[in-house]
Amino acid sequence: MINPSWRRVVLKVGSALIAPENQGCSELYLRPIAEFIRQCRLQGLEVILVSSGSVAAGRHHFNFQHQRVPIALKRAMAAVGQSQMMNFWSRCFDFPCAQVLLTHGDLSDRVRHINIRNTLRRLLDHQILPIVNENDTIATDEIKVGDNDNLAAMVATVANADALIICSDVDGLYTADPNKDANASLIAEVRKIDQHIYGLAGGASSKVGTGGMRTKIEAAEKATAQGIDTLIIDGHKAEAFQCILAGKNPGTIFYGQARPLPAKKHWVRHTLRAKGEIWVDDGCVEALCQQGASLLCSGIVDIQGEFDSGDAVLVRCASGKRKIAKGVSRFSASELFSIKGHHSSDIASCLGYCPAGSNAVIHRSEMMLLERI
Ligand SMILES: Nc1ncnc2c1ncn2[C@@H]1O[C@H](COP(=O)(O)OP(=O)(O)O)[C@@H](O)[C@H]1O
Ligand SMILES: N[C@@H](CCC(=O)OP(=O)(O)O)C(=O)O
Repeated sequence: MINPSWRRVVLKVGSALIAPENQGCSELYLRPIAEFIRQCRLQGLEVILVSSGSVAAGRHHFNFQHQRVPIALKRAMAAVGQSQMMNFWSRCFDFPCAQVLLTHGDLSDRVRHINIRNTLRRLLDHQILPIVNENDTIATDEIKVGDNDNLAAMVATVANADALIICSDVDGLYTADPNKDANASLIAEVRKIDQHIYGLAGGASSKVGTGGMRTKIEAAEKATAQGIDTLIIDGHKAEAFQCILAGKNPGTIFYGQARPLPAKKHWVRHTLRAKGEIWVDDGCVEALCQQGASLLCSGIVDIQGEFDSGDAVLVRCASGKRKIAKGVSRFSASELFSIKGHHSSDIASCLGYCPAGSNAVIHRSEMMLLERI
């Protein structure tokens, strides 16, 4: 292994490897990937597979020629393709596989999030291979992750993995899309993911891929923030897997951060979606950014959107409109309209009741700063 300290690995396999001809599942690339999984397990690694391909595997059952598939048809394709894909994977192994279908709604609900973690641990404890995909048959825009690169990063985080390996149809991250620019060169190592790195990424070029390189960089950003090394490799090439087993890097490695975010803060920053915004004054911005304070109602000048207590929100500077932080609001939008600008000691008289716990609107432990001033 590239890093001998890896104990648990999430392997993400894209649709182009599952159904390369868009004509149902093919064993062509699945066999070498399955052999890699077997070798990893023999070396004592725990493996979780995140497999795309339900839509691509089911597509040929429907006589539909256009590139853009309506969502209702996609759900039907996923329903038939998912079971065929599971069948294919199961036939590749002499140990049991478990199907785990998730949506973003599951990962962003704290109780379901913990259930997912516990289930994955139980499966791994019993040497069963978890095979995860988005639950495409029921997913709506509101509850879906939308691409399996980000899903795999969330799975790696919830499972406390040491490494995320994304098997794509290119060797790794290039200086430009290698399918469009013949001069593009492979970047072997990335230590910091910034706007320059995002600027290199183009969209998907295959007929079945979702997201292209951008979603892979997003996934790497999520995973590395939790200390998880992230690797992009070409899953078509059996040599790429041999390289990893021999301790070499065949693609691009994004190194996990040495000081990972605490799990709750990581979940707030990288899994929860903001349902609304709280706009605050300059004094509040300084208290949050310079003094490490919790957000109190006295600094709030406006509220945008509808949200409940427990929902994630963005905190924005009312004067400059900059995003300052993301966190979990302990009050709903309508409660905040009644208490904004007031001192915390006025909350009970403004609302007519006393909220449980502290008076902080967003407690420091549930807030992530998005920029420093
Ligand atoms: N900077 C880049 N480096 C490598 N590939 C890139 C880059 N920008 C865009 N791409 C495209 O991203 C594609 C891989 O993403 P995608 O088609 O979504 O595949 P997958 O099924 O593996 O998720 C590549 O085939 C390539 O055309
Ligand atoms: N969940 C979808 C795959 C979504 C996706 O991200 O696909 P890909 O870019 O091929 O990894 C499916 O199984 O068809």
